[in-house]
Amino acid sequence: MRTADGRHSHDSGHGAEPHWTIVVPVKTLIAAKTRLAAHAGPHRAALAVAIACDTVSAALACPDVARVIVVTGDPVPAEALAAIGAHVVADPEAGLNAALRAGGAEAVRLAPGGPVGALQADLPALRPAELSVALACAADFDQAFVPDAAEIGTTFYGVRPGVPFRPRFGGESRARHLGGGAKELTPGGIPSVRRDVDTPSDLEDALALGVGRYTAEVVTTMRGSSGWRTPS
Ligand SMILES: Nc1nc2c(ncn2[C@@H]2O[C@H](COP(=O)(O)OP(=O)(O)OP(=O)(O)O)[C@@H](O)[C@H]2O)c(=O)[nH]1
Ligand SMILES: C=C(OP(=O)(O)O)C(=O)O
Repeated sequence: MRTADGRHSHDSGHGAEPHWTIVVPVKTLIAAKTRLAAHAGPHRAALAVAIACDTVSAALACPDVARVIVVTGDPVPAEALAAIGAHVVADPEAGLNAALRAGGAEAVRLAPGGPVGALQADLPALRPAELSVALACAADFDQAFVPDAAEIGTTFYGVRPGVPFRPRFGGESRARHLGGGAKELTPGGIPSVRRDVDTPSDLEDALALGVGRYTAEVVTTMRGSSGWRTPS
């Protein structure tokens, strides 16, 4: 059970209170998921919101997560994500890492003694149990990250309580997180944590893993529209 601000109101079932605060950045829809524009056509914005909803919903269902803070400057995803239990804060509109740092500052205000993680909003196949595995691994290091499926970017970056939160997302962020001293986490069995969706072929891979209900619904609508193409 959760309280109105998205916190668990009882123990996680693992014998301890859930303790991670997860920060999820969500871009303004007009600029979101541009690499899916030709594929999604008029459904691009709905798809971006749906993918973020599945990501946040799975993170909130993870027993190790106490709360999810969404950072966005767009009222549409803000409303949809607040409705499923996220705590939404305003985007300072100074880029992705500035947005994440704003969320990280809110996390420290809400839970000063807890670990903080940044999770990309484009993980529609995310499984709560797989996120648990990544969080358990991350807890062993001051700073840690999970590379994306392509091993170029990053899907998760997290810090232990008291360690400065220094996300270095954007483009080839795997190398930047390594350069910043974060431990790379690649345990087996977490494909859903690594499966970010940027391109039509990423979306097919996520569908093969099994996406959440929000993305599934939009994809069904897309497939019913003319113009749907399965990527080669
Ligand atoms: N709040 C916030 N989130 C951002 C910003 N830039 C990127 N993001 C988020 O960061 C993640 C990675 O973003 P990108 O890959 O740059 O953008 P995208 O919308 O997923 O895809 P493309 O438009 O195809 O690049 C997604 O979760 C975005 O919503 C920003 O300036 N503010
Ligand atoms: C922002 C990133 O990735 P992408 O643009 O692939 O979503 C990243 O991996 O840091």
